Amino acid sequence: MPTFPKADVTQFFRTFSIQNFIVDPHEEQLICSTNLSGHFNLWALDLNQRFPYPLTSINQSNHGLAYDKNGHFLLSAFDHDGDENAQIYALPPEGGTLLPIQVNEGERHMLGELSEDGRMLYYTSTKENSTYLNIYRYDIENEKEEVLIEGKEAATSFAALGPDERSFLLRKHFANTHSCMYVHKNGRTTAITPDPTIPHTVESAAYTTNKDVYLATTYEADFSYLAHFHVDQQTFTKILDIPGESIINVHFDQSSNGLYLVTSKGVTDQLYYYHLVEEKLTSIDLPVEVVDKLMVTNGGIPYILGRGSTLPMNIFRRKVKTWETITDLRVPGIAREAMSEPETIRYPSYDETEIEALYFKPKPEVDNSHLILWPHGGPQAAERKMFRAMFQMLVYEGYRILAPNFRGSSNYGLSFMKEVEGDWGYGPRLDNVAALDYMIENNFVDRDKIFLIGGSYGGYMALLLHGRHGDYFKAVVDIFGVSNLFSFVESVPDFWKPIMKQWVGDPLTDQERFKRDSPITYLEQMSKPMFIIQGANDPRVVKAESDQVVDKLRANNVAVKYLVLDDEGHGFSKKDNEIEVNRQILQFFNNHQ
Ligand SMILES: CC(=O)N[C@@H](C)C(=O)N[C@@H](C)C(=O)O
Repeated sequence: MPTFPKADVTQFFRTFSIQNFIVDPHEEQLICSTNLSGHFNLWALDLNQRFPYPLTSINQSNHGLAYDKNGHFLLSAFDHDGDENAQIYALPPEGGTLLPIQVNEGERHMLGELSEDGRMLYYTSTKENSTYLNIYRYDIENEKEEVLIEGKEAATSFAALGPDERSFLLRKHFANTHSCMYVHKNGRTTAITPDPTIPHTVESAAYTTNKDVYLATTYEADFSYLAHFHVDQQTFTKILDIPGESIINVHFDQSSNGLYLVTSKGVTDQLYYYHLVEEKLTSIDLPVEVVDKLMVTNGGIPYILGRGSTLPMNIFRRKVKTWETITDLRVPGIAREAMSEPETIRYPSYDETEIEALYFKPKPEVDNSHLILWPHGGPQAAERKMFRAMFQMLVYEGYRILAPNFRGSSNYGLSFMKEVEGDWGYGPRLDNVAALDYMIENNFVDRDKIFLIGGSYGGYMALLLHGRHGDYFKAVVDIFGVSNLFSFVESVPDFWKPIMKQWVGDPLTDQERFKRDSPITYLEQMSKPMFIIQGANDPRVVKAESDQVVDKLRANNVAVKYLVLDDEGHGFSKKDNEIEVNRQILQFFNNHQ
């Protein structure tokens, strides 16, 4: 038996990712967007054969998939090099040339649903209403369309089509913590929760008949529960809650007259089945820790796309009380046991608020005793038990990683999530500082062995912590981080603008706070080596946010390494880019140990 060398760190990125999937109405073919070729394309699996075959060669990220209900053709939305301006194309299930259905340069389209006969496409677009969006019905045969809803007051998007196609659900997004659902029928639009002016969210909703809609909502509650709305009587009834968990997805299974419910609790997800007649809730074990997508076929078979801390994204289907692996993406050369399962740590913050964090530890024989702090992005998102090649690679190389779910994170209740609104830079920052103090005081790390890295809001937090608490860190990596709240609120996509006042604040009335909470204010105090990474096409945190920091730090003679990826946006969608970025991150930390 030969002795094999230790796996190269690039192996962690030689696994593949799945952005989305769908199963055809006859349950013969599964289509997914995956980067098996190094770029994202649609690939198919015949469910009785399993070897994947490519359908497209567009090399772009997917932003939505829909099968015609007879399985004759497929719709897919793709953006261009990370610009998030998704365009809608049709293609045959066997793949081939893409037929443009809604392609408008510089505009974003959100794929909705097809009518039963496959002729009408319901979708949302920025093309005639860049701030509030419009909902359209497009006749694919006649190439004619009508505006069904003209968005007003909040970004408005199509959500679901009623079974008889005489009503549909739509969403109005007033804020990340105030996002309501409405039913549109006979020319009238009615909220499906009792009072849409009271801030709450509707996480998910599904028709079970023409008259019955089941929804997951935080209406007058902190954690999302299951409720029922009667379309004709317009009555709202709470059905059930699961203490400490938020129901985030509701899927109807017509074949058994039940609902599959995905719930989230902190760093993991759970799955349940609720029988509508028996009113019985059953817990279902999961093969993953986080569910990225659930779909239930016409025949009542649930499929999930999900991942775990040491398990890359994979698709599973439920068969006779077990989960069958449909895809088997792994990290080549590195067994799951060789990777790091994080511990969940809870620590008190500066005001005694309890914060949960994930802590990844390297094997003792490789441990270099350095800790990397990772404030997550969003900020109304959370770090969860989901495979991140970068984390596993850094831990394999000997680094410890701490990822706190500071106030404002999702999955800890609506009121906790609200705590970052209008306070981007105080409470959440001190939660990160408290995380470091806790780790130092409890001997998880020595004070002089700490690095910092974050992306997007996490990049903002990395910059802010560098500017205000730079003594903690040896070196800092910022991945497309917000650097200046004044320029950020002006440069986001138009349809984000209605939420900016509640989310971040008002640059005029909150001028002092914007100044206090903008990392750019603290450039003079940023003296540690920095590595800044930015996608040139990022529509969320535009390149000017990183340029501002790089230009000024260079003028101050601070060592800044700047990597701009010309064909990327808010993330690294191309394998070669992902590998190069992560190779340079590792090298940067190694160089500054
Ligand atoms: C409007 C909103 O919450 N957008 C987030 C999903 C987002 O993209 N936030 C950025 C700033 C990030 O941190 O990723």
